[in-house]
Amino acid sequence: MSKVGKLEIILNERAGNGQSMQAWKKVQHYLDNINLNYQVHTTRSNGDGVRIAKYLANNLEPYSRIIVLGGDGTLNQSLNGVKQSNNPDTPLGYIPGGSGNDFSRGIKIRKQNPTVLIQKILAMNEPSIIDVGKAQSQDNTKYFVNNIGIGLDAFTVYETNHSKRKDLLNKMKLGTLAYVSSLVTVIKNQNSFPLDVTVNGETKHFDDAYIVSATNHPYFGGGVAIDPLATPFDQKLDLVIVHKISGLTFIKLFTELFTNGSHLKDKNVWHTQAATYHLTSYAPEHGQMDGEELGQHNFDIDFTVAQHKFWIPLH
Ligand SMILES: Nc1ncnc2c1ncn2[C@@H]1O[C@H](COP(=O)(O)OP(=O)(O)OP(=O)(O)O)[C@@H](O)[C@H]1O
Repeated sequence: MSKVGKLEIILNERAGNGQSMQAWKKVQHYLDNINLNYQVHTTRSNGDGVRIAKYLANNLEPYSRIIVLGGDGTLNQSLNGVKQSNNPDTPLGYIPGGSGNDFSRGIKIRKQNPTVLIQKILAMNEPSIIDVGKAQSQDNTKYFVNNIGIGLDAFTVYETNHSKRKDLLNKMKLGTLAYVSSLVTVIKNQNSFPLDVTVNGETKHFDDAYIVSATNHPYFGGGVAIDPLATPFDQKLDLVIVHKISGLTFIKLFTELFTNGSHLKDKNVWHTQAATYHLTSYAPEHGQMDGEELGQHNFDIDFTVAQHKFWIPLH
């Protein structure tokens, strides 16, 4: 085992409707067994992850490690907290316990038992380096581990977060179904919107964008592979734009999306991979970042791929 003095645990007890607590009980049992010092910092409300991670990164003792237990939203907030601190390169450990868990799916650790994960994390001598997205707009800079979406998927996140169905379906361990069920409601109401994308000095205009996903790995919405080609290890961010579609085209495309991923080849889908690009949307649309709502407005964002160190075993 590598030298680890203390673990600072950021815990969202509410993530995954209790899955995070179940994971923590297993991890805690192991830590108590090996007599390792730890302190739990529980998030109480939205934004706590940022505040706690920033404080911890500013005050971390040598040989201590920060470990996040929660869903994608808690990890997102913790990453942004560290980035806002005086030690923005502080590595983050992560044990997934959310309902969607798209980041852990994207880096292929989702199915690992929390006890096995913590053992592997403690055995790591060096953190893993994983791509993250950086989104700069006029008033702020935000980092994301999964994706930023504008349009249909973001409206779906909004609808899911504000619907009682999510709690019920999550309790039944049907997180993806919660997303899909909201999707049906959203499809009826989501309009197309104008969008400009600038990549490699060239601007492309879309009159009728419908789904826009700037993504670090394949998944959004709890396992939907919007971009099967994306990988968080290539120092690129992918961008998928789906034109407004309806009727049989819609059914065909969504069947491909949910089955074999061949939607990327469809003429209604535009896809690119680049280290940097710029997006401007010209209608008040819903936005989402790692499943957290970004509000409903026009977006004007510079995207860049960045990298962060994680206490996450990749092998
Ligand atoms: N004690 C708390 N009570 C209610 N909400 C909380 C609490 N602590 C954190 N939160 C908020 O809960 C939200 C969801 O957290 P998170 O994304 O980690 O879980 P999840 O939605 O179950 O997982 P996933 O994003 O992987 O689907 C975040 O916006 C976070 O700010």
